[in-house]
Amino acid sequence: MRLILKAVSHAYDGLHALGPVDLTVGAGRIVAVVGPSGCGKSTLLGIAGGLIRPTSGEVLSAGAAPEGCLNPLTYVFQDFALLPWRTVAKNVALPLEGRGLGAAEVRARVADALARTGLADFAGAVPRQLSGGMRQRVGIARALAVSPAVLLMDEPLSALDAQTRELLIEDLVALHGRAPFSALYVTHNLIEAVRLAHEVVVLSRRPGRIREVVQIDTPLDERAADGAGMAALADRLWRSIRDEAATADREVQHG
Ligand SMILES: Nc1ncnc2c1ncn2[C@@H]1O[C@H](COP(=O)(O)OP(=O)(O)OP(=O)(O)O)[C@@H](O)[C@H]1O
Repeated sequence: MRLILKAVSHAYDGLHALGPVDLTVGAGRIVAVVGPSGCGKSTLLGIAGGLIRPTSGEVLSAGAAPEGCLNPLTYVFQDFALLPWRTVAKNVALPLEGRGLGAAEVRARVADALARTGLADFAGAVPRQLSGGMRQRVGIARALAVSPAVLLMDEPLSALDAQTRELLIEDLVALHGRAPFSALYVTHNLIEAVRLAHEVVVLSRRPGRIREVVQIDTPLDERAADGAGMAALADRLWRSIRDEAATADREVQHG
């Protein structure tokens, strides 16, 4: 399934926050959205997922969702959003509840999501027993359990330290290698964007409009070995948004 944003714009009480933006997330593609603080990245993600109704423009989907898809557009949150009293397996099962699925199907979906994210041995643990990286793996497993068409990822690694972030990047690359997923991936971290995205969309400062789209053809699993190439690409992206970021920063500080 493709997710298509057509000329979406958004204003909050007269504050023009975003757009117009045209953007497509193709099947199996990871599209990163980067840009200065306050340029409308989270607004864009909220519009993509139907949480925010755009002031103008529309969100469309084309093509069939994956087999067994229960929720085509599924969020992965920055703060993991786990229920602390539930085990890992029960957190992953949460979005499967109330859908009329049989117990065997719930078990199978949970087992599959845990296996894909390397969590099978932690099914009975509760979140406080896990590191931050493991908790976000649970967040990702919970999203995968519904067989989404497109993952909507809002700074999913930003609460993690640099080492853990690197491990999770490698996890996501491996996950994508085994079974390609589609994602719209909002991040401040340009290294994360160039390691994970097939396409990086650079937004201008508010109101966020597309300034540049950078296609990255290097296969995801070859990027870790090309540290210098990836750093150069991240640097190029940073130069593209630097002046906008500086201006946006002054605007954020001075209201
Ligand atoms: N609910 C809201 N009501 C009013 N203004 C809002 C609301 N949500 C966001 N804004 C404003 O809209 C603009 C875009 O916000 P948004 O959170 O989408 O940007 P962002 O690029 O995700 O920001 P950041 O990089 O800081 O996470 C900002 O100026 C923000 O203050």
